[in-house]
Amino acid sequence: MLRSCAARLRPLLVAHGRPGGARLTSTFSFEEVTQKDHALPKPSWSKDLRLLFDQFMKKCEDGSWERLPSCSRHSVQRFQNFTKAFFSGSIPVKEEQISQAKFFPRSFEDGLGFEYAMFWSKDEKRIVCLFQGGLYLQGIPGFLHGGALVTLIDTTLGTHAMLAGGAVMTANLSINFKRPMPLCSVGVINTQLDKIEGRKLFVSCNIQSVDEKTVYTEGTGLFIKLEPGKTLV
Ligand SMILES: CCCCCCCC/C=C\CCCCCCCC(=O)SCCNC(=O)CCNC(=O)[C@H](O)C(C)(C)COP(=O)(O)OP(=O)(O)OC[C@H]1O[C@@H](n2cnc3c(N)ncnc32)[C@H](O)[C@@H]1OP(=O)(O)O
Repeated sequence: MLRSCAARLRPLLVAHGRPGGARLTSTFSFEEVTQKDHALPKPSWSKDLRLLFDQFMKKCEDGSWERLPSCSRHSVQRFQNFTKAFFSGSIPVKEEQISQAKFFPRSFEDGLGFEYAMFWSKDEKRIVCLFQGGLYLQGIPGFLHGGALVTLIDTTLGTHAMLAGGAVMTANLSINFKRPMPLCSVGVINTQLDKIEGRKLFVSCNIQSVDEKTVYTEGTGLFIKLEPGKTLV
């Protein structure tokens, strides 16, 4: 049976011995929620994306790399724990609505939005995200919308920051769009953690073409570790 997304993500967070990871699991107490893992090959994936995916799955065989599962929904339990830990007031969305809420990058029909799979290198402490932008992410005719690229960068850098520091939120993103990225093309995002200063995690990345000849976009992000008990609103 497919192991739940949270159950597969949990070892990652705790395995790195990061207090944040432990705090994240203790704060969020990942409940066993069996959901579809979207970071697996689908009919809508191009040959390039599948080839890259297979290459990285091979790298996972000796345990030096790990594929990160990716689901579309948070469980009600995680919603309750997250809001209880970090929000003092009530927030507009109600618990009964949470089961309909979707993680934005996973809210499109297969192949029409963000198709991506992330891999984490334990040794190099970095994420590689393989990405294919679907037809519903169009900006100028035939090319990806800049906001779609920012979403993917925020999610990829945020995942890296979360693996390094537990529950985080984005405080700042800075993006340079170097070349337009064609719709339905495949890009590879490489992240790095530049530094940690107290609760501040500084991460950066770029999005390159598969042949590494084109750098489409470069981005940096500042993520702040959330402090249980220090409410956000
Ligand atoms: C997330 C985990 C949940 C668990 C689920 C796990 C499974 C999930 C699966 C996959 C994860 C994928 C990951 C997705 C990632 C997406 C994340 C987003 O899109 S988040 C939405 C957009 N961001 C906001 O809405 C934040 C709004 N801002 C705030 O709430 C606050 O400003 C916050 C929390 C960021 C900081 O507030 P303060 O009060 O806690 O901290 P202060 O004291 O203000 O700042 C701390 C330090 O940071 C600096 N700082 C803060 N903001 C700065 C900025 N914009 N630029 C520069 N410095 C800044 C300050 O100057 C201070 O620095 P000095 O310690 O004094 O040196």
